[in-house]
Amino acid sequence: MLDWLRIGDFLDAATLEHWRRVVRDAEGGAATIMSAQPGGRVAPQMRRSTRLTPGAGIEQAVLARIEARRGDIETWHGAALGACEPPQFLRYDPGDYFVAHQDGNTPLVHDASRHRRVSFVIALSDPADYAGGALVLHGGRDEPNRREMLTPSAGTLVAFRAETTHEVAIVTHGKRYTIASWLLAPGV
Ligand SMILES: O=C(O)CCC(=O)C(=O)O
Ligand SMILES: [Fe+2]
Repeated sequence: MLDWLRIGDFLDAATLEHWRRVVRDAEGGAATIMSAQPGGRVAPQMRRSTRLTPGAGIEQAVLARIEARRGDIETWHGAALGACEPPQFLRYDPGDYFVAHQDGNTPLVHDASRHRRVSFVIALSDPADYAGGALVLHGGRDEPNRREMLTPSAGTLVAFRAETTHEVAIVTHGKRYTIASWLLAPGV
């Protein structure tokens, strides 16, 4: 079953403006995929985007904001959740994408991703700021051809189960900024 949670008022206007300014000015490097190599591996055939390092202050602010909405996310998930991973701040420039993948909770993968239960993405850009770049959720085994193309407005959080196959369509124009993170199983 494919379902997701959309929290449209996740960020108020002032916070959104502040976070947008912070990511716009942040330095970064090529985003990696998880691998046996510490820190992951750059794999442009799977993922092209920039992971920004805007500083610990904004990481803490994101985590605090998540805590404030934890109840909503757990209600949708139908079960308690544990810790939140450090958020990743991402920029997609024209030509950037992330091919279809699962973030975790997939039985055959035994790395740290197995503890992830809920993935979430916070949109910092409005769909009008870029072209392409939809967050595409794929139907599961029961509806393999289903695709949901999400283009959330800035300040919206979208959450989905970590095992949901999803991708970021290629950005063809502008810049797409997001924050991605994961809520883990309780007790991890
Ligand atoms: O930037 C996004 O919309 C999604 C990023 C993503 O799927 C990931 O980091 O695993
Ligand atoms: Fe993902």
